[in-house]
Amino acid sequence: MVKTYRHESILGFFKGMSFPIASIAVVNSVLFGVYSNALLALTATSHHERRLQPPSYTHVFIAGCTGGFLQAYCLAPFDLIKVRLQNQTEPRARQGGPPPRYRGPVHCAASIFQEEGPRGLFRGAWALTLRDTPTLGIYFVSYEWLCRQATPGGQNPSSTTVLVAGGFAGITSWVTATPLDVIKSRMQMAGLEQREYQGLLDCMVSSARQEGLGVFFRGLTINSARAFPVNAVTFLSYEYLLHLWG
Ligand SMILES: CN(C)C(=N)NCCC[C@H](N)C(=O)O
Repeated sequence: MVKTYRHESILGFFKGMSFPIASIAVVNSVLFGVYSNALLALTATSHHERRLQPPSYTHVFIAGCTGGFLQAYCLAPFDLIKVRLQNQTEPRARQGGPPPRYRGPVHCAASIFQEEGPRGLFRGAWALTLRDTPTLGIYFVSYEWLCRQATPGGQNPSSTTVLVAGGFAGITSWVTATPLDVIKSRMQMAGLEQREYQGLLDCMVSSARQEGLGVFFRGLTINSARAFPVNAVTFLSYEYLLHLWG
């Protein structure tokens, strides 16, 4: 944090923010929409009936994995642009200095498209899919499990329960997702750094050889600290909207 602040001022912390904001509504709609509908198809019970007839954890896991798989493809281009902008560490255009590589998200998307082709926008998508498919299954199972532990049978979880369960579900999923998150980000940066990996496994092996196994947990603390409030609010909004419109 200190280094980022010194090098890039307070603006450094907001790098690559506009794209995640634009994408989050779409990505979360796909995730929660697919999850709810997959659960409906698997259990044939509506959201309201689910408190009396709770779905099995296997069904919750399958529905979560399906949502994770499909959301990964919507997320891939937005995530790539975020990673590229966040890794661009030159301070903002200094007088006389070289201009930054990417001038903003639109310029970043256009440059990737021109230099790396349309498939370039999906660089790392495979690693992202591998990261999100099982970890979103774990995400929804953790949430359901925590809600059920804290709620008497047949009742709806309180707002506090939803907030706490959502927060811990976010942390659990990020703990399991961090190793693949590290690999995904490295593969996304590879096109820019003119460094090619032979594939996911090659990236894993060469990262571990050069930096040790600790590399797979880089960013875990900050991911977890971020995950609690983000996912507490996400689940509270989800439950509230289902209650309102369901
Ligand atoms: C890759 N992983 C762990 C997840 N996508 N986990 C679910 C949390 C999603 C939420 N939008 C977030 O960014 O925390």
